[in-house]
Amino acid sequence: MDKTLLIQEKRLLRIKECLQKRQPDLRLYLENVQNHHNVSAIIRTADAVGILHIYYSLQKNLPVNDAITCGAHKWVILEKVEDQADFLKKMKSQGFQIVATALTPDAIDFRDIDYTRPLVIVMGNELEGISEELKNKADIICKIPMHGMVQSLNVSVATALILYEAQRQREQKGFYSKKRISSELEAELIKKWGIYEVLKKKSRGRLKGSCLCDLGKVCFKKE
Ligand SMILES: C[S@@+](CC[C@H](N)C(=O)[O-])C[C@H]1O[C@@H](n2cnc3c(N)ncnc32)[C@H](O)[C@@H]1O
Repeated sequence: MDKTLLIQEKRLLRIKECLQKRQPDLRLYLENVQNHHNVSAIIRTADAVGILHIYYSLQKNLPVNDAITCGAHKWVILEKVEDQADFLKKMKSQGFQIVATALTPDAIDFRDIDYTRPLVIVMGNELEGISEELKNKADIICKIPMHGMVQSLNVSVATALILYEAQRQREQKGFYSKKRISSELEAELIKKWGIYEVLKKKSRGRLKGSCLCDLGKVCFKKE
């Protein structure tokens, strides 16, 4: 049975505005980041900075805590990496540079990177950090300078510092002022994200009012 999906105009505009600012060529890869607080805080920061693609290598489902993401996980594309070597090769062939974050002696200061290039930023496991495989295959290794007694930062804090430096540089170059995702992806995400909204509002009985937009047709299975 075909049904027309109706969405509040205000929410549809909000989704469109958000998509206008998404940065499809700045991506995040969580290499075995495990802790649900960390994963969730990272996703929330990534959404704030305009990241669209987040990859992860955990073999179980990504541990997402809704109370920490505040729903941000619904507005990004989360993708499991099954084969890391393959993934790195694919990203490189698409023109991305791989930036590993690690406190190795040869690592450069994270503020010296040009974040306006297509990049995949890799964050490592809470205990073991980035794997040797990734360090060897990375185009750049960067570190956040540490001057205290403790060796490293919490992974979600490190992610936030790096992503906000990327955001600063991209803003300076006007990357947030014009749409950077393809029209096809934009249309696909408007529909997908719009459906979340419709379902959420319907389940709370709040989908009424005069400013409703047509999101298109959806096909429901017969009971
Ligand atoms: C708690 S740290 C892991 C520490 C681990 N003992 C190591 O040797 O890397 C978890 C992740 O946060 C990021 N990180 C934390 N502090 C960092 C720093 N100062 N510079 C760059 N990355 C950092 C890296 O991605 C790291 O893999």
